Amino acid sequence: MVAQILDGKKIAADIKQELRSRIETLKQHGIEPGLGTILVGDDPGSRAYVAGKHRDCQEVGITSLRIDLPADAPAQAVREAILSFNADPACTGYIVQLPLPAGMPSNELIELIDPQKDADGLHPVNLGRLVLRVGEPLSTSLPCTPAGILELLERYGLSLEGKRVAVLGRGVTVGRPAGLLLTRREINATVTLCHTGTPDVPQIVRESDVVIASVGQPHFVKPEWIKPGAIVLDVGVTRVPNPETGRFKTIGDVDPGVAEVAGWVSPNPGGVGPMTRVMLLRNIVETAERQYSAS
Ligand SMILES: Nc1nc2c(c(=O)[nH]1)N[C@@H](CN(C=O)c1ccc(C(=O)N[C@@H](CCC(=O)O)C(=O)O)cc1)CN2
Repeated sequence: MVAQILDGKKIAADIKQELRSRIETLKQHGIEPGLGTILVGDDPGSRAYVAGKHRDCQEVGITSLRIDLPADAPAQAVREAILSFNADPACTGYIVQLPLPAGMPSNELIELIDPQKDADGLHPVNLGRLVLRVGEPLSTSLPCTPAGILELLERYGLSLEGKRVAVLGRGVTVGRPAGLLLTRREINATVTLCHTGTPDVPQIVRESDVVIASVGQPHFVKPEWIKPGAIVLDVGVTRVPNPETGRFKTIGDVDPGVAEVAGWVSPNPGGVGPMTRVMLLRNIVETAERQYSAS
């Protein structure tokens, strides 16, 4: 079997096209959606992701605002950046790029974000609603990567109803919120959230219809772990220098041999990454639409 491709790049382009008309409608009503980003430090991956977010905004007609701080900035400078976006009406939603440099009080800083402007859905109020409103509609931003995975599967007509899902990795942007989102009543998956303390991950993967790999270890998921026909989403990224080009190349969490066994795979790059980016745009449009309907 050779797996079919979940083409995140193509689906993200379709969604961008749909968002353009919603953005146009907002502008006709005098609402300018605006994304803010706060980047602390020089991590090349984070810099590239933030640059991509601003390019995406430009492509679809969203204003973007950016605060970049040096790696040695004190936590107080980050607090002030957050408070300035909370107060700025031009910023309808924003993100603090993660991870923050070691030693930063990340959780305390995320809690300072105005929950209504939390474009990542990571503020405790928004994560709390995801926990509490398991069977009710949600009108808050959803974390971009898990939301992107769901959207990608939906657009390929793949339902998670009754499916066993192994989520590998308990990070705050992917693994933990993926468990919350996929077990919502409207999705109805059964999720096993695996982490460094989980015994026999290969066996859990063998029993799973869907695998979401977000561990950040190159080619961690092996072909012999995969149930034939399973859906495999490769989220993790390791950046390694490419001596031939002098640039970085990215290696995903999923061994290329998995495509010989799985039914569907998301490439990396070109799968979940572009979906993460486009879900941020959707969150910004939706926060602006909510602000418009409340006005
Ligand atoms: N505040 C947040 N920080 C981080 C998040 C997040 O959702 N919110 N997620 C990740 C990084 N991330 C977005 O910020 C992200 C990761 C990957 C991509 C992407 O498009 N990747 C490309 C490949 C790019 C490359 O080659 O380097 C792809 O998969 O095709 C976009 C965004 C951690 N931090």
